[in-house]
Amino acid sequence: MQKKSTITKTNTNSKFSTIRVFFQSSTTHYFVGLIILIIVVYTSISIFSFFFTSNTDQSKIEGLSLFQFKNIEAEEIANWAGLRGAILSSILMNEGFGLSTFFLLLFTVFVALRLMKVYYVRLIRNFILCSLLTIWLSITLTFFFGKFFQETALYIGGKHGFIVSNILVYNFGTSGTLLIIVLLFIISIAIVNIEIIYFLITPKQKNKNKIGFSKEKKIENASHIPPFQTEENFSNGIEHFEVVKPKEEETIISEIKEKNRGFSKKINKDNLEKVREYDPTLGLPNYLCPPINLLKECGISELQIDMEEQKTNKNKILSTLDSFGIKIAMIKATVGPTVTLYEIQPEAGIRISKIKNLEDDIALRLSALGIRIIAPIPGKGTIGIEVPNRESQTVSMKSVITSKKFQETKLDLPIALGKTITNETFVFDLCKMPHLLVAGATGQGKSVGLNAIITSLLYKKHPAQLKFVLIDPKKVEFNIYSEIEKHFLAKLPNEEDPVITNVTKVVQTLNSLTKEVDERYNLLKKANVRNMKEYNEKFVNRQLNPQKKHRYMPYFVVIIDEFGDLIMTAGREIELPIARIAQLARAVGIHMIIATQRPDTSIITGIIKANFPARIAFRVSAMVDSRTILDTSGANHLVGKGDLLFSQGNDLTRIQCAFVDTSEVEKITEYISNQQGYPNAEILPEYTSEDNIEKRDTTNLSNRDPLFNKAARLMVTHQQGSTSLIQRKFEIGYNRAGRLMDQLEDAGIVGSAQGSKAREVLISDEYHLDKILELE
Ligand SMILES: Nc1ncnc2c1ncn2[C@@H]1O[C@H](COP(=O)(O)OP(=O)(O)OP(=O)(O)O)[C@@H](O)[C@H]1O
Repeated sequence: MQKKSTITKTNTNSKFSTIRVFFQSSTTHYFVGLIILIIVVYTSISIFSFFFTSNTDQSKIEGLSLFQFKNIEAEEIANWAGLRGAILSSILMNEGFGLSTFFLLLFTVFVALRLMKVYYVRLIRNFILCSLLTIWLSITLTFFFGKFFQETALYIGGKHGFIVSNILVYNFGTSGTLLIIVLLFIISIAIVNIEIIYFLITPKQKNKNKIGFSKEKKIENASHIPPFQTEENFSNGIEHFEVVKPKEEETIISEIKEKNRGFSKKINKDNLEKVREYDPTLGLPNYLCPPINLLKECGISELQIDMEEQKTNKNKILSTLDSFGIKIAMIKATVGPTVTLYEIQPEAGIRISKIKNLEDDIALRLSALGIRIIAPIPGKGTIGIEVPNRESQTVSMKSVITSKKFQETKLDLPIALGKTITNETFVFDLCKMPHLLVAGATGQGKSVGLNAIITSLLYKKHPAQLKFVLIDPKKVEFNIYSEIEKHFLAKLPNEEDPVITNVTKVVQTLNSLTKEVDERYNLLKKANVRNMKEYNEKFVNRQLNPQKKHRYMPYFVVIIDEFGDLIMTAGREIELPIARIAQLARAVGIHMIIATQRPDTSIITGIIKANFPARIAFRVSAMVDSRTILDTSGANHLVGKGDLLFSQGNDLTRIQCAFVDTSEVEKITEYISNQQGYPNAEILPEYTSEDNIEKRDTTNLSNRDPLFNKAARLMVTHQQGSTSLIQRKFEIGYNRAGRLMDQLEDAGIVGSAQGSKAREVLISDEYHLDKILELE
């Protein structure tokens, strides 16, 4: 019963939302505007013809209303717009406002143009203006010219003009009526331009103000902030203000339901050829990726725009800039889920840095946190001012997962992080990053962000193609994923818990991953390929023999939450393997995501920064933290709740992170864990700390070659890990140079031997080398 009522309720809701969407749609607006415009043209024709035909028609249509029908022969009516046109024009002209009806028609044209989005007109202001002018002209025409039309069927100012003019003349006499007419005229003009009224009242004072203002403008240091009261209506002469509502993105829920959920290739006659290929998903042939209905719809699905808010913000921005002597040629707003981007084009000769310095002043005027100025917007030639919306809208994980962009992506490790300022789904390839640093103050959306990343991958990958290594010193964040151990997680041999929480285990796991990196490189070398993708292709085409230890390589995504805590407790034991994996693992399909809520330089060190070019910054409290994460300010201006900056190289994109809550993640992991899994989690190569102890002995500081520091510097400056280079430079034998090279490898300065090729140098510059040498 309850179910039935819920269904009825949902149906009613969906009906209402369909009706609402219909009325809000711009196509509906366009057609309504077009219909209004056609009616106006028809009415104008009828009124125009009324001047010539009213004498003939008047007697025949006398007393008829617009919808009353009487048998009148069409030929008897002279009006060019027919019988209805004759009645309509008679009502508007004689019964209404006479010739001044054209002002009302003008207003109707404004409404039509605005609906059709052909021209933006301020409706309230123009309504008042047109109404006043209609009344004024109707009285004026009757007052001055009424007597000339007494013998005709035409009331030049309509019945309104006739009555009001007579009342005014009766009460105030001819001179009094004349003065009232002049007053009404001034009021109407004042509405068009308020400055005229200032001019009429205090012309001298106005001029003085003008001089004062231009003097002020000459002062370079424009610390003066002009009065605040008119800025909400400030237009700076810019009449056209475009507010772009980003297009709703296409979603393809129904198609997802139908196809693409299973991974195994269906065999039919056409792809018999492909049967020869090895299908890595055959280990779990019936695995289905989680259905879309496990995710919730949250917030309003269609982006809502508060036009009043947009206009007020625009006027405040213009007024602030104007008060600093910055004139704007164009302003346009693009509304996103959390922030609106106001794009401005300053007039020629204005220095960009001047606008950039006004960030705080604009924030003060708009009384808003999170204002960011992008000067200039790359590739656009405009300046962007991002202003947070009064009400931000949550971006649901469902909306990004169902987006066409994500569903049809061909990326290797696609991640739908959220929506950009133009409401587009932001999808990136973790493979290309190839590692990611996530930082932000506590409570700003980091954990939700990591869950969104994992969810995206779970919706795209088969367990055979992807394994996560989850490291969570806080012990609570990733616990939820333990259930999918036998599908998607990798762990150390003989380990109980698939999510690593203990610092010693973290060190072991990271070292084991470096072993995995080495093993994978050896396999690549044996297969004569350069990267994992080529290797897997060869393997799938059965060009590599599993008996020679070749195997299909899944991607590894290593996610470390609270990386800061680990660095504080284990220091370089953690930093070095991370740096090593980060430098070498790209080609072998191992990608790292490290997250920290402590964005300071002792945690995000030079080594980490050098190896993690892609970064996500959630809100931080200080500019210095933003600089630590992104090398630029900006993250200190975010609004929190998943508002983030994504940086890759020089590109900085503001994104509202998709929201996925714990209950949704639980449903997804439950759905996956209820399916058949592998007998075990993926096992990482064994790593014993004895290996480590042995190594430590060889790297014992006292045993180090006296040339160690010099050799390290040589490797870093040349960025070439070559033994012969050491031999040549220091004029030493091959054995000593080889020993030096081993010591450099143990210290994490160069990578492992790669046959006859030079080793990779893991430290990017001397600054970082000095730091490492100091620590030792
Ligand atoms: N993308 C988002 N959309 C809407 N609200 C969000 C989003 N991300 C986070 N929030 C809100 O912010 C709260 C805190 O988020 P989250 O737990 O991810 O923060 P955190 O940075 O991981 O904090 P901590 O470092 O303490 O774990 C969430 O409970 C949620 O209410």
